[in-house]
Amino acid sequence: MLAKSPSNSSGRSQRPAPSATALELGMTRTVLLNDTTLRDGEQAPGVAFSRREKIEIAEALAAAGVPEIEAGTPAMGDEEVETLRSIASLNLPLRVVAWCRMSEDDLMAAVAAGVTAVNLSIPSSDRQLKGKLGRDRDWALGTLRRVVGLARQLGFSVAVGCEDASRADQEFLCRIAEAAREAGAFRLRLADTLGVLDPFSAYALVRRVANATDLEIEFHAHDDLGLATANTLAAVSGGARHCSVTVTGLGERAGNAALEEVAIALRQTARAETGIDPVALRPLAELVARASGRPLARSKAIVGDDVFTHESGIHVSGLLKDRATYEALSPQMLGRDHRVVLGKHSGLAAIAKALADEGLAVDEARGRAILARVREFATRTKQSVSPEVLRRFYEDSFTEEALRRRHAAVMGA
Ligand SMILES: CC(=O)SCCNC(=O)CCNC(=O)[C@H](O)C(C)(C)COP(=O)(O)OP(=O)(O)OC[C@H]1O[C@@H](n2cnc3c(N)ncnc32)[C@H](O)[C@@H]1OP(=O)(O)O
Ligand SMILES: O=C(O)CCC(=O)C(=O)O
Repeated sequence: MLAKSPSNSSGRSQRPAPSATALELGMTRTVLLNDTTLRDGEQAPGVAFSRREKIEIAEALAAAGVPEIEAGTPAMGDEEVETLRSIASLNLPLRVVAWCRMSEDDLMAAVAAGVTAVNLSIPSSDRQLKGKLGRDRDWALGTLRRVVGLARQLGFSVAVGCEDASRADQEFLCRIAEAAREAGAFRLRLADTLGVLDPFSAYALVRRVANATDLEIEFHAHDDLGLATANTLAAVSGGARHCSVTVTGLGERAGNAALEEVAIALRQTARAETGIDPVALRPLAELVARASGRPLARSKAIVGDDVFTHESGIHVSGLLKDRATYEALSPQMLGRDHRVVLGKHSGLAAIAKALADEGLAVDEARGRAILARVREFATRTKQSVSPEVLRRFYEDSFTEEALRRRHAAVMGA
């Protein structure tokens, strides 16, 4: 393992390797989100934002309190460079980063894009170095020193991205960190490019590298195993101070860690603050859903239509007595409200409450008769029961009862 350097490029003095992270000590700290919806998000198959859409998303991210965005890939050509330039010229209260391969050509395209910060990406696993570039570790370190050095001379703030870090030799990652720090980078990104980590291995990877360098660590997750958010939280516990995220998790293949999930989960469970305005999250998700042509799933955590909607009778009965029985996340904090719907899983308490909301009262027998109709309707139509339909069931219940009584009288006569 490499010894820690006496100071980093910003002149911070050496700190001893921590035996426990701040989170493990129960301290609240700030974690900075780097939103890459406009770069990795747009790499989702079939997604292509127009310049106007990119600008709108950048503005909405700034308004939500996101401190940094990775806004595009200058190497893609003139249109992308112009779009980056437009975003940079808005002077939004966030850092605009351009994503580049670790190459002089990509760097020059970033100069044309008018940004002040770049993420320079280098494959860090032997598999990728050899398999896609036909190169080795010495080439990677030499190229990194040269290109990061040039970027610093050009006045860029430089983050170094370790592509495929999750499959890389961790000793080599520490050497990359050291080379990046010496060349003047301010941050090292550990990318789980193929989404192969789980929270335990994500924690161990970040912890290992964070303990070997004074560079700030960013974690970039992919959701191939459905673990992107969990891995990001684990990475924060392991010492990552920056999280790479996208709105709704939009991104290459199965996507990335969702900004809204990471921001709220950090706040709810990991005692870290991101400065993101929770109320802005749903409008942001709706904006990205429209621009990407990918409608929001109703059950999408934090921002989906149904995440504060309750149907099950046992839950509704509990909620009516004490909200905290079935509500841990405050809908109000997110500018939302909770909702009860009637369906196949409703119970009597929900029926009585829904009728009371309509100014109607029933005894238990009538309530149960209405509940039977609610269940039959929900099963047949696969829809919740609206107040109008409920009122009809209520009115029918009198007619049905009268018919039943007459039938019973006739049969008894
Ligand atoms: C894990 C990630 O998300 S990485 C980011 C992925 N993002 C993108 O691919 C952005 C969209 N891409 C593009 O528009 C195009 O691929 C471009 C403009 C970047 C490159 O286009 P082309 O020049 O036509 O190259 P092409 O796409 O065929 O191949 C990619 C090239 O990048 C090279 N490359 C890949 N990673 C790196 C790296 N970190 N450093 C240097 N070169 C790299 C590949 O080896 C390949 O070059 P080769 O053909 O000489 O082997
Ligand atoms: O900046 C990097 O190297 C990360 C690139 C990326 O999107 C990934 O590896 O998944």
